[in-house]
Amino acid sequence: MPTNGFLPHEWNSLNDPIPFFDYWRIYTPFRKDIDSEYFPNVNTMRWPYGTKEKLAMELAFVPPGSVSGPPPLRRTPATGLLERSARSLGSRFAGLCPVAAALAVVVKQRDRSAVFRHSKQNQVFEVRAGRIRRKPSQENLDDNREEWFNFDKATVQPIAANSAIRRLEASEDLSGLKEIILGSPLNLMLIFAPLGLASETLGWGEVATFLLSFLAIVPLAKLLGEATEQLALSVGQTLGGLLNATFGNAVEMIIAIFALREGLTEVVKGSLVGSIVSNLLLVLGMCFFCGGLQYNTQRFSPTGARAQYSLLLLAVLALVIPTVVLLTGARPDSELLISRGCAIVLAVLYVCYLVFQLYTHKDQFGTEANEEEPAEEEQPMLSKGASLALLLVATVIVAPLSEGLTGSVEGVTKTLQLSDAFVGVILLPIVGNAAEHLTAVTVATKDKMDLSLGVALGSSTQIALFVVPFTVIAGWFMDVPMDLNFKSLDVSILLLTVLIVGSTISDGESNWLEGAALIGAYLLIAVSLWYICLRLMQMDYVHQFGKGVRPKAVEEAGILHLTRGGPSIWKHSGLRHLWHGGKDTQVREEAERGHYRRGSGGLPSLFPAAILRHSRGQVLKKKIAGVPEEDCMVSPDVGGGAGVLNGLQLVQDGGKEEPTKQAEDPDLKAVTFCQRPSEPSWLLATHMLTRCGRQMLRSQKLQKWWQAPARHDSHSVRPGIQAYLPKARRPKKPEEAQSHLHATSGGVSRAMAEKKSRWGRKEKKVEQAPPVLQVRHRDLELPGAVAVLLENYFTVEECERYFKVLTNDIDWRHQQITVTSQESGDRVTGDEPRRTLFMSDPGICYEYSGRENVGQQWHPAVLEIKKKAEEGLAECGLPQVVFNSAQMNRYDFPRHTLGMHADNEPDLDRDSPIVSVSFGATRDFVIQDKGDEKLKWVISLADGSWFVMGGAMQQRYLHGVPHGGMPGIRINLTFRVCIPRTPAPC
Ligand SMILES: O=C(O)CCC(=O)C(=O)O
Ligand SMILES: [Fe+2]
Repeated sequence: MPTNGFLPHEWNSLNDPIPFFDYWRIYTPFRKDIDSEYFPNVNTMRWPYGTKEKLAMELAFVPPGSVSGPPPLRRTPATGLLERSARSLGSRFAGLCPVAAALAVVVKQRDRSAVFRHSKQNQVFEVRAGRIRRKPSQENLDDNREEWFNFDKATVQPIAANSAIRRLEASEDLSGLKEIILGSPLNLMLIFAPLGLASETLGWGEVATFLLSFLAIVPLAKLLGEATEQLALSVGQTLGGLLNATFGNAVEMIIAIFALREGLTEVVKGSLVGSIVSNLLLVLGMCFFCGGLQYNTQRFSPTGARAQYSLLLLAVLALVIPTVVLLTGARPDSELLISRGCAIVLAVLYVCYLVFQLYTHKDQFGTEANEEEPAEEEQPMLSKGASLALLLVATVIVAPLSEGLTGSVEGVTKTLQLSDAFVGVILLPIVGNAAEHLTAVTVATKDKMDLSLGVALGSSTQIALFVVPFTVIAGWFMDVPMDLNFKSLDVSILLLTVLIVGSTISDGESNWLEGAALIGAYLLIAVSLWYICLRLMQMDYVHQFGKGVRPKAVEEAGILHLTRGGPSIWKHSGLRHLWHGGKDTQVREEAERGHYRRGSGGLPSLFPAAILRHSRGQVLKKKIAGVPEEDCMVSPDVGGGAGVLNGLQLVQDGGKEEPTKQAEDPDLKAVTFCQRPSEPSWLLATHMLTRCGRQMLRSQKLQKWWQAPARHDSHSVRPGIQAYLPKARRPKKPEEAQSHLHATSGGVSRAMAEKKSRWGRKEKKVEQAPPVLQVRHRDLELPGAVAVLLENYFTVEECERYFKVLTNDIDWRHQQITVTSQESGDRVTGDEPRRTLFMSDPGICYEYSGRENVGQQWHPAVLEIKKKAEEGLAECGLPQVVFNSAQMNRYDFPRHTLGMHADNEPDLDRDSPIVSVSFGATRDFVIQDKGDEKLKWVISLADGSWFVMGGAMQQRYLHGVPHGGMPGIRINLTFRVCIPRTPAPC
């Protein structure tokens, strides 16, 4: 028998007037299950009321036979009207007490709650619609007095909505708010909200902004959820349910909006899939498991669960369709159209689901399966106004934090070397779902399975049916190509997940084993996908941070690999190259340059065919020139660079399109990106791994594409690539192609043809034409000097050949130099920080840095290179020169440098230019004005580049190769004209 906190005699003592309580009275037909022995005058308890309220009191009800109730009701025209209206409303109380019923109807939507103090007992009581309790004080929290008495809420009515009552409500709101905020230690994290906002405003860095916003959104998400719930409780079930369903995902939606604005569609998709799968398998599994440890078998409403389950299946179907359509080779714009169509259907279905849940079948949702125990209606802790205010305040804080969070994703992925997939699929769902996760498991351990299921399953359904179409439609409005192409692996996982969950919930019962099975399914997916990813990594991964290069893997894969973070080396292998997504212009220039690109940071997932734009841009596939759209993919977050690659337009940070500069780089064909193996926990890696699977599929597609014959142009130097150049820029004849473009031997293409595919299938041998790189002229326009750069001057084949010879066949020397110390002014002797060699015609000497260099005999390959270097002058319209010597430098590591200097030694002919050619790793080449050391130019000398320094270059400028850049060997030859010494050679 419940004691319910206080004893009946206490009720009687309440007959004394209490000022605060003047505005209320309560008629208490107590719950039948309360032993009437303890409540001898259960039907007659009356709470005191003031004079002002007497009239209202009289209008109220007193059940027949009451002992000490107010005088019987006098019929007046007014009460007659009330009675009639109550009757017409069909209130079940109308017969018993028409006025009360009518009043009940009138005040139904009012917040009927108050806190009052019993002055004599010095006790605080709380009344909330239908229930009363002695409010537990801080000291006696453990005395079980917080239990509520339930009584028919229709009989508890505020008599007058006067200011006093409102005051009471306000104090109630305050205490409710206090309870909400202090009730959970999670809310301590609210401290991060101002910090997160400050970080964004004051520019503490992207990582700080991300982390602080992340930490702040977790409790705010919970507060948003609670505010919505409170509002739902105050506005009635139907509207409340709708509100709850809609705003329950407020954080996800806000984040999605900002992520879409950033163009991070992959992040959005990732977080959607991540939310659904983790809700269905992990959260539900944990609910079943933890609940199952406390109760042998737990029950829930199977109808509601099954309805949600079928809808989930349906939603997954909608996610499958665009993927399948794309696989069938449909036009990619249809992908977007189909996605939008499906989104509308899903949204309509969601409305049906709401009608079903909140209207036609509401009894099958949210009721306890245990019929013996009457359903307890939850009471609001906050009034409608306060809930709305909380909702508003939380949203107003969440919005800028979400903006900060998504805005810093790019920087974070770069700095912390996380994948955007990890951020999208793991971190963001954690932010959005943390509170729900906790709630679902907690209520499951209290055997409230319907609620638990409602949270876990319901929120997946809501995401699939509401948030998914919401993001697509929002993307539509924002002109962001958010589609439903979730890719095969994702949708298979979703489908299987829904099937597994379906089989566990269909009987309306759960136990710990089912929970374990769901968690197991989650782990199974994680483990399997982890394996796939590892395999991909073994095959694809070119460069692990600081661990070097795997060009062979590149060849095998036939795909360019991108990695993130830190300098990387990209051995071109004549195949494809790297797009660097950095923010500085230098990088952008680099992207437009030859077949080497420096890789560092910000590189997102994979890009079949080409990389197309930067995240912030609104530029979509349609903006890409000359490339069939099905071969293009919009990169979620190529850093801030821009340019044109492979005839594709890249878009600069901020969404500005690059001008129509067309820098074909047909060598850039396909890129993939795989996460580094050290990526965090296996548990959450599931989602990340789906990405790897996705990549695998794309890679397969790319492979086919790579080997496909040319579509449009039989003269293509490289079938299947050249074809993607816009028609106007495609060479018409092979000869013409030769004059501008340098064919290479296509080492990797051959390798591709000869090898089995990386998927083990035997591929047809296709003889392929070598890759083509267009030579690009770039005049640095240095005042007084001639400084022209020809990128891709040497063909890929030449680069490979010469690089090999120069690396292996040259007798490189570690030599000493003597220079004047900048600090002491003394002459100091030390090792040159690189290996060098001087070659020349017979009898040529060249002294620099205190060392006499006697020219070694020309190597035939160096002679060949010299010839081509000389021809380069003509290509630049410069006078012909025959070089008689070459200073050769070999840089084995980024730490191998060449200090700032001018080649102005007496042995050199001042009037002849110096031509510098580079092979291997790209390094920066710094030029500095001698008169103003702040005036600097930095160019990247990539593999196969040719650079001339003439005019007053050596007189007015210094140059050098600083520390850093790509790891890997770089060889540089500077061809010069030395004045033969007379009378005697050295
Ligand atoms: O390695 C380079 O690019 C520069 C070489 C150079 O300036 C020199 O040898 O004098
Ligand atoms: Fe030099």
